[in-house]
Amino acid sequence: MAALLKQSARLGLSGRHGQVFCRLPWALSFQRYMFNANKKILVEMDKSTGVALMKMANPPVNLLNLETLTEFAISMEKLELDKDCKGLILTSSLSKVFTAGLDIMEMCGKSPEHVTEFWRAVQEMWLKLYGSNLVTIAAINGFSPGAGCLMALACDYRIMADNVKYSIGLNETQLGIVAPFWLVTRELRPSLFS
Ligand SMILES: CCCCCCCCC/C=C/C(=O)SCCNC(=O)CCNC(=O)[C@H](O)C(C)(C)COP(=O)(O)OP(=O)(O)OC[C@H]1O[C@@H](n2cnc3c(N)ncnc32)[C@H](O)[C@@H]1OP(=O)(O)O
Repeated sequence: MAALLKQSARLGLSGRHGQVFCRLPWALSFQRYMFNANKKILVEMDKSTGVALMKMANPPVNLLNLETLTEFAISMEKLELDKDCKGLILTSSLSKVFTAGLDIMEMCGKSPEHVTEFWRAVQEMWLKLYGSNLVTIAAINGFSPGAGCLMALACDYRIMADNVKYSIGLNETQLGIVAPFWLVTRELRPSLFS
């Protein structure tokens, strides 16, 4: 675990986010491989350490829209299937924002079907992180409101950049967004699930 934390700090500072993409079977023969689907989620897996670095890369503020959430879920599935992958560091490729949380426009003026699909993707994101077999670390290198905080909470460990300007918290109630029932019951009433 100490090694993972050191790795997290080192990777968070060095900020490698090259745009070299390759398919898994071919890449698996190398010590280090990278993949992403649509460049919103960059993944760099270091087979020598077993640690994957996942960077959200959706400027300007890493909004979590349906596309990004879907890509996130696919990336998590790929890592879970990699037997060499033991740990995951989740961070941002941006300089001052981890993620601004859910894209409010995904909930505004959309059809009930779209909103349902969107919230299903939010739930999937949480399940993938919270239920992951990997050791998960959120390296929070910037602002992290709403679902950014949720992502961090779903990880096993959290490290936040030491900068008084950055904030993290569940501010969505100020926007009139209520935390979904599946999240509240599991996070706040764990006895129901034990
Ligand atoms: C127990 C567990 C229970 C857990 C219960 C958890 C339930 C989960 C429910 C989660 C709900 C949410 O996440 S709700 C979302 C919560 N997030 C927020 O409130 C984010 C508010 N945003 C910010 O504070 C700022 O944007 C911040 C991140 C600090 C970055 O500031 P900057 O000055 O760098 O950038 P800005 O100019 O503000 O933003 C750039 C552009 O992005 C837009 N933008 C910013 N945030 C946006 C957003 N969320 N949705 C849509 N658009 C957004 C802005 O309008 C700008 O658009 P243009 O003007 O067009 O360029």
